[in-house]
Amino acid sequence: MKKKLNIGLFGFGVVGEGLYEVLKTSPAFDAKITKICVKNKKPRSLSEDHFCYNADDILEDPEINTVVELIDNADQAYEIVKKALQKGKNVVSANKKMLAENLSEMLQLQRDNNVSLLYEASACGSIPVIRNLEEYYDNDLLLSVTGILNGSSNYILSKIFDHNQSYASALKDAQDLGFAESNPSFDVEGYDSLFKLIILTLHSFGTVVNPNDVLTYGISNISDFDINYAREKGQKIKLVAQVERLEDKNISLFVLPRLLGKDKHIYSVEDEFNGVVIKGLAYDKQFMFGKGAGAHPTGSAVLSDITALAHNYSYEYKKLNYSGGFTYNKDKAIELYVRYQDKSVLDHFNFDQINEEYRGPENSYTIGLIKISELLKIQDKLRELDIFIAITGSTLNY
Ligand SMILES: NC(=O)C1=CN([C@@H]2O[C@H](COP(=O)(O)OP(=O)(O)OC[C@H]3O[C@@H](n4cnc5c(N)ncnc54)[C@H](OP(=O)(O)O)[C@@H]3O)[C@@H](O)[C@H]2O)C=CC1
Ligand SMILES: N[C@@H](CC=O)C(=O)O
Repeated sequence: MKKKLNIGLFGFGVVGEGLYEVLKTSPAFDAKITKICVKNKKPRSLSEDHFCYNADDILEDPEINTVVELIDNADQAYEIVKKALQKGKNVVSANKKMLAENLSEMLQLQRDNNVSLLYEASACGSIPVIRNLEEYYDNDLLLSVTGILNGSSNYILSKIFDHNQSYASALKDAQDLGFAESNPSFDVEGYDSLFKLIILTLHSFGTVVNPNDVLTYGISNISDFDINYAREKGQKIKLVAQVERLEDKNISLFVLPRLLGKDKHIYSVEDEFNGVVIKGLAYDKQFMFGKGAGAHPTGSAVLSDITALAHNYSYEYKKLNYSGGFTYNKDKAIELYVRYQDKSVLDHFNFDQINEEYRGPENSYTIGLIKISELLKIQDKLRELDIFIAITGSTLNY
């Protein structure tokens, strides 16, 4: 039976206001936003009497049975979501950082309080990837989930590759358009993709992986040399996140820039769009594509979760609960491009095998096979060094 929802909304920024506008175009939506909690008093598109500034005005209100959390602070979001669940309220959240860093506890809170936490908007904006992984790909056939999960970095790479725009001005545009996180280093250094990958991994393979344990490298060090290298090979560079099934119920994960050609579906994913390729036995490849950021696309995913709550939907976490989950393994060897100026940086890389080397007057590169575990040992160093790294794809199943 459909449940009557009385909603308390946290946040009225890009996504919160986007949700409000999307709701106006959904006359069939049968729920009420009773209160909106924000941080600061300032002029807004709605009158002041819609807003409150104390979280407890919503959390302690027994009439409010649903909390929609759309704020930009992960620590405060954690407190809000935790208390809402403990108070017996169902919750919708878009906060991938908060979710990825607290997944185990969020699962437990749902069980202990017999409530539901939905978060489709937290991964890939408008693309319904979580619910599909949970409901359709609920069997053993799944082999890998590979995607462009961050709209801002993809927007920047598109503007650099296709419009010769500078990195700095493309980043500024992504911020002005509301795609970027309040701290845009989350986008460009790969952390936003990482948090989304952690969430997708739970729904793909039933494994809760600690984000600190995953190889993550972003696009902030990309140079004209790297762009020209890709262009000369008829390739592009995209920031790609992947979880892949290995032998013996193991999985491997990474977030890395990737050199890829036209034969890959995600080659043509541009601007703030996201694209996810799901590879499996029996069906080979399937491709989901859509807007991964922005007010209305993200608001539409939040609306879908709210509607699902009205129909008493909750994630069953089928892979975790019924098939035991997979073990995270860091030993996969990948083929990596490393561009550098000072040859001594190569001393940090414990390559299993060198496949190609180029020495130029200013920039040089080495391509070779290296284990993810070796790169994890130098993860912090990778971000400090004057280098750019990208996976070539030759060792990947997609
Ligand atoms: N932007 C996007 O395209 C997407 C964003 N997300 C996620 O959605 C969430 C919101 O992002 P976005 O809308 O872009 O962020 P914004 O910065 O645009 O808005 C944040 C909102 O949160 C409010 N806020 C901050 N702290 C508190 C608090 N403690 N209590 C109540 N309200 C608070 C702010 O209040 P005030 O208005 O007073 O400053 C503001 O209204 C983030 O988790 C983000 O990662 C997910 C998918 C896409
Ligand atoms: N900053 C994020 C917003 C959506 O999750 C992105 O650019 O993808």
